[in-house]
Amino acid sequence: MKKPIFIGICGGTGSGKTTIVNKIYSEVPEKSIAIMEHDSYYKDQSSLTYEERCKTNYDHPFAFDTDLFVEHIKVLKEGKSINKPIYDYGIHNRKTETVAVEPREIIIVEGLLVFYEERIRDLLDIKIYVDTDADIRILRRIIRDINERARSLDSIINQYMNTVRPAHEQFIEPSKKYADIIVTEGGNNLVAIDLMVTKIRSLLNIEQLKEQQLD
Ligand SMILES: Nc1ncnc2c1ncn2[C@@H]1O[C@H](COP(=O)(O)OP(=O)(O)O)[C@@H](O)[C@H]1O
Ligand SMILES: Nc1ccn([C@@H]2O[C@H](COP(=O)(O)O)[C@@H](O)[C@H]2O)c(=O)n1
Repeated sequence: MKKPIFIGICGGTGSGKTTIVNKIYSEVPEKSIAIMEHDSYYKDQSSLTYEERCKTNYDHPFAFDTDLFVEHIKVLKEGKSINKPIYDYGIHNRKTETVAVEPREIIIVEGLLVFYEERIRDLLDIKIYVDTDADIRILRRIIRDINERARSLDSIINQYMNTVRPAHEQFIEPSKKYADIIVTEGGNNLVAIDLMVTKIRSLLNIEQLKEQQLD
């Protein structure tokens, strides 16, 4: 297999990154694509109590084990598999299990800080920033975090004001300048998703043609 092509998808919380990645994933052959979420690499916090883990700033670069994330991306680039941690937002910690990720022709690298972190950014071939207004993002986050991450409205508002919003302004928004493409609105931007899927399919065909020529 040729060296994979790495596509970075970055944007603030609730911008629609995960939704876009899921839609792309469902439109291309399963065996051609792998997903690497930076969120899966939140630091292991097993030495802290649940109460202590609730106080972590999950939007700061320090919260992530970026060393391991970069190491795993490089392993995939070399055509080898990795064991990706599984993150549980409900307990603010990694699970003990991991999931095997095989090397694929296309690897999507998704997360809040994947453009802020130079070490990650430098590994990306295509960089897409999902740009959604802050009012829409917080509304989406409230609904998602209540329904899917077992959070209360009070805790979402406190976290947003104390850590999420400041980190967005300090780290995420300024990293937009590194994007090759800016996609508005997130998961319902069907034109943008269609363009991304078309590009990925064309990259896959090109890679297959190259391999046939080598055979
Ligand atoms: N264009 C959209 N319109 C309405 N809701 C959306 C849209 N894109 C995403 N969502 C919803 O908003 C929430 C946050 O989206 P998600 O993809 O998880 O964002 P992110 O991964 O950037 O935090 C999810 O519940 C998702 O279903
Ligand atoms: N234990 C945790 C870990 C992370 N978060 C929040 O998740 C956000 C990142 O995920 P998105 O899908 O929204 O990009 C980030 O803003 C963290 O605040 C959390 O609440 N708890």
